[in-house]
Amino acid sequence: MMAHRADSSETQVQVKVHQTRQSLYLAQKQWAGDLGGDAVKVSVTPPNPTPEPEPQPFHPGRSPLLELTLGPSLHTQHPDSCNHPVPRLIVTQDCSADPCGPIDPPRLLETPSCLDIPLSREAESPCSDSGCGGSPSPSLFIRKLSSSSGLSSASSFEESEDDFTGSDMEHNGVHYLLCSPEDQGVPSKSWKKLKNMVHWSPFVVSFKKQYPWIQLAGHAGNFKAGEYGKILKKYCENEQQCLEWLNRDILRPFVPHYFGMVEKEGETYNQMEDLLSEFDSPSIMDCKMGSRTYLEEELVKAREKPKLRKDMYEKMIAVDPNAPTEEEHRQRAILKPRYMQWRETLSSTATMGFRIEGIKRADGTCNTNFKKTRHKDQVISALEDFVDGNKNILKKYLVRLKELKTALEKSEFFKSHEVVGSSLLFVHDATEQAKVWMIDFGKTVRLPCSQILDHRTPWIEGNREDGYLWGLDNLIIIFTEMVQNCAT
Ligand SMILES: Nc1ncnc2c1ncn2[C@@H]1O[C@H](COP(=O)(O)OP(=O)(O)OP(=O)(O)O)[C@@H](O)[C@H]1O
Ligand SMILES: O=P(O)(O)O[C@@H]1[C@H](O)[C@H](O)[C@@H](OP(=O)(O)O)[C@H](OP(=O)(O)O)[C@H]1O
Repeated sequence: MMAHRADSSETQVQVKVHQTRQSLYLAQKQWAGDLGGDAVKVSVTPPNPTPEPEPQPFHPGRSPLLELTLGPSLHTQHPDSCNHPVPRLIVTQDCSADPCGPIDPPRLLETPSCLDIPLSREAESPCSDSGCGGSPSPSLFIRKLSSSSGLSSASSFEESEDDFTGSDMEHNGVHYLLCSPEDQGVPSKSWKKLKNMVHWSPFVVSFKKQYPWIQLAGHAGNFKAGEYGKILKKYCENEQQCLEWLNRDILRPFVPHYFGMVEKEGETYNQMEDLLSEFDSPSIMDCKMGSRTYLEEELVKAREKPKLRKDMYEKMIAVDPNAPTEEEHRQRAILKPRYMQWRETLSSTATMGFRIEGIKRADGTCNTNFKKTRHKDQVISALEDFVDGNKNILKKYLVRLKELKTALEKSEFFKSHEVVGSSLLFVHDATEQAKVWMIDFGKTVRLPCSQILDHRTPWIEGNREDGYLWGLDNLIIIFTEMVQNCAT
């Protein structure tokens, strides 16, 4: 199944977690930072040789390469650009009708000039680069929990600069199986910390129900355990405002309950409901919603102060060494919007308005290797694997998605916000309980008073449309088809 395939250029990490009392205790010890033991069992198996299906070939006749110029300032020298001119923003987009991909025509930027439309700026600043949900602080690089950077599952509370500087690349293509010491016949006294690979959740022993918490995607180091049934996410004012409003909106049943700000160890957090707490050994999927994953204001910033990202260049060539332009190869760096747009067109974001970021199954296997999961059949294959062919679960997800759509279409919050980079979190378990919630509002931005979005209109810069409902429509179509075609 797709969810088990390892792309030759990306990492798949398979983690099997045995939730024993001992491991819970040790996890807590690790969280406390005092675990220095040396008994760990890691079985390394060869990478699965089956490659993920390639996206449909680019059709030169019908699908021109869209070349988008960010604006004149991009061609000037900039201190961050290592004295090289900053490249134009180039979007490689297959605009042809895709036989098994888009359900509607691709909805990307349509004209090269659209990036020159002037923008109105918002007072609120979202939590991206400069904020809590974005780029790492200068002193400690915190990377994403993405397949290209080596770690695919588990909460990650202890990241170091090593994570970012490439030491994790040694894990590429290798499956790691981490079992409890008991299972491996080694003393259960201590587990060695597998730095950069597996990070345990900070279980609190006094919890009535002990369960592992999984961070499937997103920025490593953003979460901590809260009180029972609650998690702490690094404070972001923008996200706080969204959660407060959403908790009063018709969307309340579809978002984590918000419990205000919390100070812990000198750091401020937003405390929210842990959506996993009511499930037993849940299967989890994170789907990033929308046809665009960067804010319009990020484009403005990229024009005003272009910043070349070496880390994004590295992530790009790890997936496709031929993706960068000659200029980008020379610079060994790219602009963030360029990287984000490349990610969108490589995955189903551009063609379907959502993409799978990660899947963790009840058996503990975890896959975040979906960067090239673009076509409808690839998505369906991943979803089938996620629900393990269970029709009841599919039906419950479908009902929930339809309810969400109805609520979104009525929501005052939704109308008045550009919702970018937000995910749907799918969670089910063996009892066939299955739910979906909206999470991650770090890049959800309030519109100027008079402006509203329909979330379906194709984006052109300036209209701020995010394609969220278009993506949800497509998800509903896919789940409907899957229910119809599911035998059991
Ligand atoms: N309320 C929640 N309950 C349970 N799990 C959650 C919750 N919020 C987030 N998660 C887990 O953490 C992961 C990352 O969440 P989120 O997208 O909010 O983080 P982020 O660091 O802001 O992500 P990004 O880098 O995409 O902005 C999710 O994929 C999910 O596994
Ligand atoms: O999934 P990948 O390929 O690892 O790429 C990351 C992903 O697109 C995130 O959504 C983005 O964070 P934001 O959504 O917060 O912008 C992050 O930017 P960052 O490195 O600037 O945080 C990217 O690196």
